[in-house]
Amino acid sequence: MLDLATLNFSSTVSRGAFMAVFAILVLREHDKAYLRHWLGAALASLLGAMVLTHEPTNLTLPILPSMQIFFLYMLSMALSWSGLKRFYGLDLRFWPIVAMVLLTISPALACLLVYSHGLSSNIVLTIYFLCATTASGVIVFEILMARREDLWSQIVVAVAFSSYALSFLLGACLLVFTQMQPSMETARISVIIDQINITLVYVGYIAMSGERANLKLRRQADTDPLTGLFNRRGIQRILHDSRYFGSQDKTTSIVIGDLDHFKTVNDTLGHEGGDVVLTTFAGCLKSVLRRSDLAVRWGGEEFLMVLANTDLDEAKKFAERLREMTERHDFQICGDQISVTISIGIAEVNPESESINETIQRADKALYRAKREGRNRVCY
Ligand SMILES: Nc1nc2c(ncn2[C@@H]2O[C@H](COP(=O)(O)OP(=O)(O)OP(=O)(O)O)[C@@H](O)[C@H]2O)c(=O)[nH]1
Repeated sequence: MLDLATLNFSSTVSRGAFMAVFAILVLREHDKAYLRHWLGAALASLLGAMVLTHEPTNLTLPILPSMQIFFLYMLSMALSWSGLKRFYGLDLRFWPIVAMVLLTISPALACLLVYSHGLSSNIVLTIYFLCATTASGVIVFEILMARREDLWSQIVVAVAFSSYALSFLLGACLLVFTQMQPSMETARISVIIDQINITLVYVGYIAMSGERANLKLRRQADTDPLTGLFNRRGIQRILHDSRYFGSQDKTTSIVIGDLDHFKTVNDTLGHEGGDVVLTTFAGCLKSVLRRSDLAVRWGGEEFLMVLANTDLDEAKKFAERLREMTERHDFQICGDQISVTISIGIAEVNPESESINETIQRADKALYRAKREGRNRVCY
């Protein structure tokens, strides 16, 4: 069995290792403010552990180290919280900050009052446990509220802080309701629980940062940089995900639109003017589609739309609206106004008898018929 001094020492060493990792991350990725907060959290908890390790192994520490340890551990939680806020892009508002500062300094102030009045150290410990329960609970709440961030690694951090909250609450209840006195055995158990939780928290933070960077890269690879719509790779990934069609009650329709005589637009306005037409058209497209629909830049001036829960008749109405909207829209390029028309082909997805790529080919054929028949029309 490891003694308390050895456990405290290993806890200090692992905190030092995490602090070094965060310091490297901050140096490499200095635009990420949340990493600085988490570095601060790791540093505060390292200093707290160093103070604890430096003191002789004793269940009742003198007033100064006790105040330092309570303050540094609470500061570490406060910085964890502010780092998470920054990670999720949330504002750090005045009153929540004031509340967190009060929570951070309360155990150290309570320590000063209790020791100077010669009261039991259990009162301070209970106050610390309650403040730490609240801070851990707030952190779990922040993670649960940020569910739109689809990151698996944040679950690890939420589990670790839930475990912290429960352990602190249990500690406070035991002190208040059973008058239990801290012993070497309970101190050893709390250091072990803390060691497990702190490792999960910091590994979780590092993984969250990496997981988000990977998701961002994947999103970039799936997106057309000019228009912000999906590119071919992105849409193929979604359409080949069986969950996409499985989640729909009705049929899906494919609409492909190609801007007419775009070469002339480029020849008249230059390539940059052509780009403005493409981005303006993409903006119009986004405004007419529903959240469940998908829009893709299929080729140079060719756009593909996947209309969820839409049969052929509804797709025809949508395509006609899109054609009219494009024809009526005044595209503004460097003070000039130009008109553009679009030819459109439609096909309804028939998942029993053909693949999605075959449906796209049918829509493409319809589009070329629209071009052949004079452009600025809808064919199916
Ligand atoms: N500005 C700009 N032009 C592009 C881009 N991608 C492709 N194009 C241009 O789009 C034009 C497409 O020309 P064509 O395929 O001949 O078709 P079109 O002139 O639109 O004629 P129809 O489709 O038959 O009506 C070419 O001049 C390409 O250079 C782009 O990202 N930006």
